[in-house]
Amino acid sequence: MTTLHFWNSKSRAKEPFAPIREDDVRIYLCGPTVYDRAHLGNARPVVTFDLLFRLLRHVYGEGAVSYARNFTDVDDKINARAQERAEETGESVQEAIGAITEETIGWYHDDMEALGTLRPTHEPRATGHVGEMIAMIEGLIETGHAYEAEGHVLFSVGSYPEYGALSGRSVDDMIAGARVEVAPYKRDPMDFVLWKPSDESLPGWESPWGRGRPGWHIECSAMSDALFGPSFDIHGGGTDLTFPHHENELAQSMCAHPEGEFARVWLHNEMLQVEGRKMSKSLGNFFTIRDLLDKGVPGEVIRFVLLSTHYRKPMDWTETKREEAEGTLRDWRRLVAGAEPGAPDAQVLAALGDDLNTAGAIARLHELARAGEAGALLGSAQLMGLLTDELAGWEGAGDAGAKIEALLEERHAARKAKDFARADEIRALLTEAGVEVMDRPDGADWAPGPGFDAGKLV
Ligand SMILES: Nc1ncnc2c1ncn2[C@@H]1O[C@H](COP(=O)(O)OP(=O)(O)OP(=O)(O)O)[C@@H](O)[C@H]1O
Ligand SMILES: [Zn+2]
Repeated sequence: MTTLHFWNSKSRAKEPFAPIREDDVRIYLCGPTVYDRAHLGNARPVVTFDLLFRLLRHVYGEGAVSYARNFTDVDDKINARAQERAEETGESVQEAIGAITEETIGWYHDDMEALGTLRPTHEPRATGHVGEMIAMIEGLIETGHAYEAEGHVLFSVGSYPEYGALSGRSVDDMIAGARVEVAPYKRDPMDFVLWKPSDESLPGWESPWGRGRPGWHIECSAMSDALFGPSFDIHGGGTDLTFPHHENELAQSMCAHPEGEFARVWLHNEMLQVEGRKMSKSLGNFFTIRDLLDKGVPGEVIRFVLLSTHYRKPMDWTETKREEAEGTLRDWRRLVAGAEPGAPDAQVLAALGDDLNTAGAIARLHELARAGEAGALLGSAQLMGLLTDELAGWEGAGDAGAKIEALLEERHAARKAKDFARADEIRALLTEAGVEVMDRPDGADWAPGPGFDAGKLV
């Protein structure tokens, strides 16, 4: 069996991986807050976890791995967006929330599928688990880890001495480094909200503390508990979530279930950057996955670029990386055409098992390609979600474009030379292949029409 090692951000060491149960390996990734298109940075944890999911399925068996990735569909950012939309459309805020979250979840699925990621086993929505959140909060109050104040319920950070261990910060650092919200109802500025009151215009659920809604952190604690119980194998997200989100999840879950371990391994991906800063919605320095796809960058190329850098290193997106990835994938797809996927190569597996060393795995794929080992290349690349049938089809498009351009030039030259028979022949060939030709005085433009079939151009 392939041995696996992962860098555990909790112990700050690379550790051998041994699941709690080999027949039920459980991994949880914090998913998106659904009010906007996902940007390229948001794709990084998804692609990283998709690779982890595929690797674990390969090692432990397809049915032995459960992957949960939530949708945060109750959040103040969603409410703010819905209030704007409701003013424009005349819908109620509730209706606007429903429309925004449904639409965004649909976009998210489409975009992540375009990157060749598998659907997780579970995609819990926060609004589907509010009962469990309320129950967990009630338990925390009973055991003295939380308190009610002015319709809010707060987690008492002082009640959990290990607080800060995950992110490796002292409480003083945390107060200095984070935007800790000071509020009159907090006993300690570090205490964070588990539950907050909702007025009639906002989404709310009846609770022992009045009508209200959950804070963000309790959502993941309650959802992972509902699906996986108090101990599971791997918890992931970007490094930007380590503090406070994951620190808070850990504190709540450990206090609610002192008998459990919550997540044994914490896996954090580094940031996709733009000019040295995290790409983020709040900073406004982002482009969406959809922007890239619409510009004609194939999903497989985006996936390849993301996998080319190890997940624990910062990276940026560059045009050079895109070009190189496209060239490589084009060459590889040509090489593997008609080949049957072989067993994944041992060195590729060893690299992936070494804390998801994707850069090393890709270097080995290049060696296999140079050696002409089509079956091993195909089987190994497919383990990484590359060269799959689902992501195929784009690589002919560039070739077809060049071919069409060449035919149109030949037709232009034939017309100038008054060889109308050849010009008509070319025109007929293009029509047969579903290419729409728009003549211009100095040549012609073209576009793929309905029934376009590049295969008919030969
Ligand atoms: N630039 C980035 N690089 C890698 N991962 C990122 C990046 N930005 C966000 N993520 C990850 O994407 C997931 C969803 O994050 P989130 O919805 O908070 O996005 P965001 O752009 O950071 O939003 P905001 O700026 O509004 O907080 C999280 O796992 C987060 O760690
Ligand atoms: Zn979370």
